[in-house]
Amino acid sequence: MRRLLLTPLPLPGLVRVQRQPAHDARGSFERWFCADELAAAGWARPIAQLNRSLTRQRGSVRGLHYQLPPHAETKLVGCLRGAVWDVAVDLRAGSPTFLRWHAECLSADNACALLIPPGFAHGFQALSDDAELLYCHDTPHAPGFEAGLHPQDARLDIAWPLPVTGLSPRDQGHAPLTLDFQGVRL
Ligand SMILES: Cc1cn([C@H]2C[C@H](O)[C@@H](COP(=O)(O)OP(=O)(O)O[C@H]3O[C@H](C)C(=O)[C@H](O)[C@H]3O)O2)c(=O)[nH]c1=O
Repeated sequence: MRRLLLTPLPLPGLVRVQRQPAHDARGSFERWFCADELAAAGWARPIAQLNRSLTRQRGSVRGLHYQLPPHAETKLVGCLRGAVWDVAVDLRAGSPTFLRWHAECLSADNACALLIPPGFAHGFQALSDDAELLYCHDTPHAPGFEAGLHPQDARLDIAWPLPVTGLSPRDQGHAPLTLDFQGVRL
């Protein structure tokens, strides 16, 4: 029985994954990840890494991050506690939606996750205090291949719902996108 409802989003390859919890008198049970079901959304490799982040303050932004080839990754991001406004930016060279962004609200209550393909930058803003995310990655962390964009980059013009706060020094320090930025060649 399929327990994940997949909805393609306006940026090709970006997919909303709606978990279908089973409820009973004890509470609920939901499938977080399923290789067979997510293969239809382009997940093709075993999970390489699971990460959890906790963001204490509502309004804090983490990102926008991505890994460069050959360590470009697919990630599945879902919310364990609270709520976030989750953003993916298409950085794929030659993509018809190059530099366009799409956001989804992910919360513990809405059981919604975002499947983000290689070549996308990812970031989020906490919409609640103590927002916890669980990430499934198909590629290990490759520190030497990490790249990032400033969440308030003028070329992206992301409409963050709250005033942006809590940026890490690394995220504050991302250089603005130049006009000759060609994107990520996968
Ligand atoms: C991503 C990552 C980080 N780390 C270490 C590196 C640092 O010592 C520490 C915190 O890393 P960072 O400040 O990059 O964490 P975030 O700013 O939350 O970044 C993450 O959040 C944005 C929104 C993402 O989409 C990425 O998954 C990830 O980059 O964890 C690891 O050990 N493994 C990892 O896979």
